[in-house]
This record gives sequence, structure tokens and C-alpha cells, in this order.
Amino acid sequence: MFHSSFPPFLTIALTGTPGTGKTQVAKLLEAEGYQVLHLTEFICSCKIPVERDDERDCNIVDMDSLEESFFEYQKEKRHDFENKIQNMSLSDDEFIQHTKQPKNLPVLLVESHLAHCLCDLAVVLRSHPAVLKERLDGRGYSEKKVQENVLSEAIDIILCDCFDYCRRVYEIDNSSQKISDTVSCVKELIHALYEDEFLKFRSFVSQMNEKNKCKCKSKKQNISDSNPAQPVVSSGFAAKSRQDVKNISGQDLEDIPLAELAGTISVIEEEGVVVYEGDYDDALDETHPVLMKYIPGKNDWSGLVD
Ligand SMILES: Nc1ncnc2c1ncn2[C@@H]1O[C@H](COP(=O)(O)OP(=O)(O)OP(=O)(O)O)[C@@H](O)[C@H]1O
Repeated sequence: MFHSSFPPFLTIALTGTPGTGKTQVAKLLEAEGYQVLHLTEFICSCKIPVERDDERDCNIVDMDSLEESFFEYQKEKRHDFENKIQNMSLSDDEFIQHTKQPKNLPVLLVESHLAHCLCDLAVVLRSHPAVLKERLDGRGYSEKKVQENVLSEAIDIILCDCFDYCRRVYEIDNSSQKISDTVSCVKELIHALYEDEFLKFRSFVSQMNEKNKCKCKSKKQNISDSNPAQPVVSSGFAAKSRQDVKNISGQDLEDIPLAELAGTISVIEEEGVVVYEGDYDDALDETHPVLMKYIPGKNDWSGLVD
């Protein structure tokens, strides 16, 4: 299924070793109006198959089944968002301003130590092993379970996993922070990240428009020069469908597949994940995942674009 969607809707993993604070932080963000998915609750409500591992005192989730349900959910959320903004006519600056309100931020924050397997952006909460041990001891876990988690935190298991799944990875060390500080950090980070992805996407869309002007012209030779084909995505974020293209260009482009209309670049929903395909001059390509230690107010976001 082809799906040109602009502005972007992001899913960001809030991940980390058990005890690093994902649930508490996510709940506080949710109370402020951010969109949060608690994956453990989702697994129960969707009846995702889970096997019990008694020896390790944990549950093993059927990841294929989880992915399928999650991608459906993600798709619904994205469509809700698209419906909401469909009739808004905002400039880029006005749109960014609009997203400053937590409920308007087009981000779904997915909270779980498995979340990074489902998202391509990740915020990893980190805690010093000694701090983590204290928190987990307080939960009444067995010594073996506490040790396993503390060791996993000490050797960066989740962080390393994030590099396998995500294109951008951010760490927040909350060992000596108050929980309210961690919440502020995550907020600052996800807004900045959204803005950065938006601008990146905007430049990608401009490139796409340039290419589409040529592509549409050569495809529809019967379109007269006095009424040339218009860009698929106009300034602002008007065109999301073939009908939109028709409205903008006044041309009936019904016989051109949307994938081709989108020109040499297609934004494809593939198993729920948005992927960017085609000859787009590496506009959205990042060859290596980016890891940043997040320092509130100190990060230079311009460095993230290249
Ligand atoms: N700066 C902080 N950030 C986050 N949590 C903190 C912080 N300081 C103390 N905590 C406490 O650490 C505990 C973390 O527990 P929480 O259930 O949120 O972790 P979790 O990562 O969601 O674990 P699990 O994966 O087992 O659900 C909470 O009791 C929280 O109040």
C-alpha cells in the first residue's frame, strides 16, 4: 500500500532495562496529554501469545504477533492524526507551533523494554547499576532476577539492541535525577526530535516535488504546457491522495499509480512501518544510527541533521 504522508507521524520507543523508570515517566507524560502506548497493557488487551519462562521468571512474547497488532494500532493512530490536520492550513512554522501542545504532537511514545524492536527512534532510560539494584530489590524480585537485570544494564544490552533496530538512539541517565527532571528531559527531547524530523522531511518533500514536476510531465504527455502538472505535495501539506493531486493540479491522473505519482520517491507503509524508497539523493538516509547522550538545554540539534 502506498501512502504519502506529510507531516510525519513518529513512533518513539521509551525503552530501558526494567526499573529504569519507563512506566513512571510515561504515566507522567500521559497525564500531560502526550500519546503513550504501554506495551505490556497492549499485549494483554490484544491477547498476544505469551509463554512463561519459569527458570528466568519472565514472560516471552510472540514478537511476530505483537508486531502485527502494533502496526495496525500505529496505522490507526497515524490516520487519526491525518484526519485531524486534514483541513488545517498552516505554514511550517505555524504547524511546529501547533505541535508544542502535548496533545497536538504527532508522536506516539511506546513504553516498554521491547519498544525499540517496534520503532525506529529510541529514547533509552539508563540508571547506574547500583541505583537499579536498589530499585529492583525494593520490588521483591529474586536475587537471580535482580542480578540478571543489573548485569544487563551494566553491559548495555538494551542500548546495543537499539542499534540493531533504530536509526536514532538517545540516552538519558536518571541515576541522580528527580523523576520530574527525567520527564522534562524526555519532553524536551521528543519535541526537538519531532522538529528536526519535520524539517528533514520538509526538505525531502521539496526534492520530491521538483522530481515530480518532471515525472508527471513526461508521464502525461497530453497535459498541455499551458497547464502543467503541479507538485504532488504543495507548499503546506495539502496532497495526500490521488484526489488531492487532482484538486491541486486540476488533472485527472487516475491512470497513474500513486507510487509513480509520488515520483522517484515513495513513502510506503510496509507492515506498518513508514519507509522511504527510491532515488531521493539520500535525503533521509543515515548510514549509522546516531547516539546522543542527552544533556538538557545543551544539545546542538543542528548536528543531528547530517
Ligand atoms: N529520575 C527518575 N526517573 C525515573 N524513575 C525514577 C527516577 N527516580 C526514581 N525513580 C523510580 O524508579 C522506579 C522505576 O520503576 P518503573 O516501573 O517506572 O520502571 P520500568 O522501567 O517501567 O520497569 P518495568 O520495565 O519493570 O516496568 C519508580 O519507582 C520511580 O519512581
